Amino acid sequence: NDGSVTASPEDAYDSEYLCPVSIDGQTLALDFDTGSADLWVFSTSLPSSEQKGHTLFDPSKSTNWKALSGYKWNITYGDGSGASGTVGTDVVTVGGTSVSGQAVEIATKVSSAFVSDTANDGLLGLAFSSINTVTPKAQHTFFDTAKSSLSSPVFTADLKHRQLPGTYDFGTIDSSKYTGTITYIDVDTANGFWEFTGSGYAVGSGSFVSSSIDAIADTGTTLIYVPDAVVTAYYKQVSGASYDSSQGGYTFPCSATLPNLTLGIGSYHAVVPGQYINYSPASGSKCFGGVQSDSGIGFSIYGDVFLKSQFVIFDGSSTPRLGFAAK
Ligand SMILES: CCCC[C@H](NC(=O)[C@H](Cc1ccccc1)NC(=O)N1CCOCC1)C(=O)N[C@@H](CC1CCCCC1)C(O)(O)C(F)(F)C(=O)NC
Repeated sequence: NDGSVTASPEDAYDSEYLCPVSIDGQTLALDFDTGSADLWVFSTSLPSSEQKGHTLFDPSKSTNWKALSGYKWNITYGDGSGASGTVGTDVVTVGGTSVSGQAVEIATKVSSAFVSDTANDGLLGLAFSSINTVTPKAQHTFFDTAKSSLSSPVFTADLKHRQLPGTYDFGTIDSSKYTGTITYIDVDTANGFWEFTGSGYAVGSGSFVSSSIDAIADTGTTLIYVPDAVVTAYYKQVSGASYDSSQGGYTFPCSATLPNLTLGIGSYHAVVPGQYINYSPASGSKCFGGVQSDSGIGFSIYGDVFLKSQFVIFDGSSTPRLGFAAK
């Protein structure tokens, strides 16, 4: 029951990656998110003003739909967006991986950011089921439901830079997708995230600075959010870079040459190419950085700007771990 699905960038800046998911034959474009554990979809139960532009799941058209009466969900994300609604189960298919009895959370309310993000029809959470928000009983993620039917209890992310489709694979590690060896690191699941301790950083050709960085591998976050020491060291090497409070982060002249950022994973040095760190135009001739401060978050987030430079294995075996390889 292994599967593979394309992950297509939603816009020119790879702000998020969307994947086709079929729920009893109804196909929606969902954001696969290793930072949360709810599978929720835009639905016909939303007010019509909030439905516009989205593909909607209609449970009344599904023969395998089973409502879970009295079950509810309500989620708020780090960027302040959120959604809530009711719950049922159905057959969910991702590439070749099909599961029955998967909890599907129907949105009856979504925040304005979701309404305006018309390419996004919902999220497929791939964090640990311990942080699923359904009450009175938390539900399993798609990966947890599928795990026992996969050749091995893993999924991999091979996201691409700028306008190229990548893939998520379930059940197999495709050795044609990476070079060299895979470095594995243990994961702490206490907070429900794919959380690990990074071993340090280097900017450009500078020397490697050993430091423990508590970070999560998060496909649902666009940028890299790291401690101020890293951010300061990085932008010190970018002429004209400065923190712009009106933009809410570091910006620099779009013509600037950006150094690579190396992030340590155990003994492995993961290199993020400098050009990946020019996220998007900000205002005038300034561009917005793909590396920003993690202050206020509580941990660092190695989001898409980092993940798309690597081949990443999310190993859900009894001792969960993360694997990284160059590609
Ligand atoms: C700084 C703290 C993290 C912020 C992070 N959001 C993001 O990274 C959003 C994602 C997005 C892209 C396109 C359109 C709309 C939203 N991007 C974002 O804030 N920016 C602003 C900075 O420039 C880059 C784009 C987040 O909340 N990620 C969620 C999942 C997203 C929620 C909003 C919709 C898209 C998915 C998460 O699940 O990964 C989480 F772990 F952060 C979380 O909140 N878990 C509970």
